[in-house]
Amino acid sequence: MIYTVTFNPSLDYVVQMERLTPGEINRTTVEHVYPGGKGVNVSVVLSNLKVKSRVLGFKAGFTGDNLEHMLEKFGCDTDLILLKDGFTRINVKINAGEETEINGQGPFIGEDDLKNLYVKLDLLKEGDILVLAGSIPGTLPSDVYEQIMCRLQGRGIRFVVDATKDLLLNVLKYRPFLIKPNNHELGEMFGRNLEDEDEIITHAKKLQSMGAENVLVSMAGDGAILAAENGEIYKSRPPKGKVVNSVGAGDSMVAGFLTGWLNTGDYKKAFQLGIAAGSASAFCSWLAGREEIEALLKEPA
Ligand SMILES: Nc1ncnc2c1ncn2[C@@H]1O[C@H](COP(=O)(O)OP(=O)(O)O)[C@@H](O)[C@H]1O
Ligand SMILES: O=P(O)(O)OC[C@H]1O[C@](O)(COP(=O)(O)O)[C@@H](O)[C@@H]1O
Repeated sequence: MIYTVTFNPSLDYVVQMERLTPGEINRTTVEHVYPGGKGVNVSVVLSNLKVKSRVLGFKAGFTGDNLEHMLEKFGCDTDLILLKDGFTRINVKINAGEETEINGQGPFIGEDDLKNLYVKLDLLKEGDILVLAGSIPGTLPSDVYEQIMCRLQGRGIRFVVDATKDLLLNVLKYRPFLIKPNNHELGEMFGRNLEDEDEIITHAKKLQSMGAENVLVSMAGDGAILAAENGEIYKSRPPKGKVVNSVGAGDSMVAGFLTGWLNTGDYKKAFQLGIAAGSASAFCSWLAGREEIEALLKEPA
């Protein structure tokens, strides 16, 4: 079973408008509300690809209820912990030629709430996959991913971590099965700009030597590079298409990779499905469905 953890899920309010002018009233031309948060997105795309997963994390207020209903409608199994106060955040995504995002802070998560999550995580079994994805709300210890992996290590659970900077560097010692930084995040981890493919490969391999089994570096419109656990390097440009909304492209890539790996055990196929899922989501108004992903899989990059 795959479990995704999203500490700070959201409702994503995605709007389109001709242009965004700060300081003025701006009117939308298209608007949608979707479930959001990195682990949540991974679960939605897994569900679209007919892979079962359970969404773990926290919810609060009317937006939390709404998030849960939407996830159920999208075929996701949810087990969200209800917080006493506040509301699940609403993240605003504005597509107006370029993409602008306003992400909220999210509700307060207390020590008891965190303990409740640990009770659920303690039930994971050998062979399960745990996806830890997204930012940690300021009210929680910043090493919470590390704490979770330390607690569950040695139990045959595979970890997937999509986080940035020290959050990611600090978990490498627990040998995550997969990490997915983008090329900018990879550079940030080493305090430099990575100029070309060779530099990206060198630094992806460094993360492997620090403990990561598979390092999938996404590069938005430039595709992705995978430094795989079998020693191979896989590279691909993305398929061609028109970008509509690239929010969740990285999460879709993680879901595609996991689906490909679970279905075939083959890293090349997993990588290809990851790229197809990432790009299919970038070319849709929201996260891509199975048909859109499979259509891109057939296209040469
Ligand atoms: N502009 C784009 N054109 C084509 N594919 C894209 C584009 N943006 C993202 N993708 C696809 O989605 C994947 C993940 O996107 P990226 O933006 O790098 O992730 P993140 O959202 O984590 O930063 C890319 O590797 C690519 O396959
Ligand atoms: O936890 P953060 O960093 O605030 O990000 C949350 C946002 O990221 C998303 O999960 C999308 O992530 P990506 O575009 O990086 O794949 C949104 O659905 C959500 O609003």
